[in-house]
Amino acid sequence: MKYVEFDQTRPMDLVLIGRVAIDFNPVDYFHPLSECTTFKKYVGGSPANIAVGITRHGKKAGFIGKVSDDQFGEYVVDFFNKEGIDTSHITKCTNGEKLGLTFTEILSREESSILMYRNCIADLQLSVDDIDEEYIKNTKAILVSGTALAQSPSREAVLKAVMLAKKNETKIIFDIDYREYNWKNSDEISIYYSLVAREADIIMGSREEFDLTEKLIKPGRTDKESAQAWNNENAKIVVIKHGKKGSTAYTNDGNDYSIKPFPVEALKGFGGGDGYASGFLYGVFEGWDMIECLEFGSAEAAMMVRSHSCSEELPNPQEVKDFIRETKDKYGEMIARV
Ligand SMILES: Nc1ncnc2c1ncn2[C@@H]1O[C@H](COP(=O)(O)OP(=O)(O)OP(=O)(O)O)[C@@H](O)[C@H]1O
Ligand SMILES: O=C(O)C[C@@H](O)[C@H](O)C(=O)CO
Repeated sequence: MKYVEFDQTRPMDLVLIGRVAIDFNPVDYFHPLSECTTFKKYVGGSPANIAVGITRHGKKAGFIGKVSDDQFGEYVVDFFNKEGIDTSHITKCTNGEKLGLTFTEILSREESSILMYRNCIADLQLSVDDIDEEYIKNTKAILVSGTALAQSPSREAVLKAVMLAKKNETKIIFDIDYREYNWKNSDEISIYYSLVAREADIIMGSREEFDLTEKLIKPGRTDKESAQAWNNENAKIVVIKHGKKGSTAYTNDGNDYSIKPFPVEALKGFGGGDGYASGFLYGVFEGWDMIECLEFGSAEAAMMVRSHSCSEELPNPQEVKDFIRETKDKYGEMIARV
């Protein structure tokens, strides 16, 4: 069953727009950040991680973004190139802006946090001149990370991409991806999130992220009410995530499908969302039934919360299938399905 009809003649599957940054994850984890002395460097930033994930699933991805004109900028572009992600639309900042640095804190298996260095930030320098209509015309879908809407000029760049996607019948995936430290006030969040959500074919976010989106429209909606409202706009699929409690996909035929997290011994609390998006969207591109897409997303999310990185350990489809098989053999066939 196909929920989204992609134009199969287009060479690119997914173009992601937003931040690529660098994660420094503690090697001596289970200590407060102030006590950690050793960190491992990875490419990070939610849309960058999803670009890696989707490429490892054999899909052709490209990235529209801004990086710093320095060794770290080169590092992320080299990493993308090695992964097979098209970097032709990643440009360097010209005024000394720097890539975001993310120091993560893994206090325990249950408690993690993220400390971002994002002053004079490269990714939000993306401008309307970086958005090329031909590039958007040649991809089946774009994925907009909500963080890219936080400030100008990136905000206008994203809105231009969304307008051109509409014009060229390129599908729009909106990953709300709320990162508090980028925003000045909650009205702006609701204004810009809802603008993109209205146009999107697929919306993915947590309950909190939908609440932020709907603040100026109708606060206090239930999941079902939110899904119905966005399904009545353009969304074919609305995914609402509840962290460790699981997630539900609402399709525009009025059905809903729920999945529980796969049981794993988590190492950290972040990174699951990007694994989830990679696995879930792979299933959607393949035209799978919704419950299969959710199962793949949930499995990949579980694999990522037990991993040290949010990018380097993203699995390929066979590894996800093996993980699902092994987990079902251990816990029973219906382990994750509600
Ligand atoms: N402890 C866990 N064990 C197994 N799966 C988990 C666990 N925590 C989260 N997940 C999975 O990861 C998915 C995404 O988690 P969450 O809702 O926290 O997303 P997010 O905030 O987008 O994540 P991220 O930090 O990557 O941005 C969940 O829906 C669930 O399937
Ligand atoms: O960029 C972030 O918001 C956090 C990163 O540490 C991480 O790569 C991530 O994006 C998890 O979703």
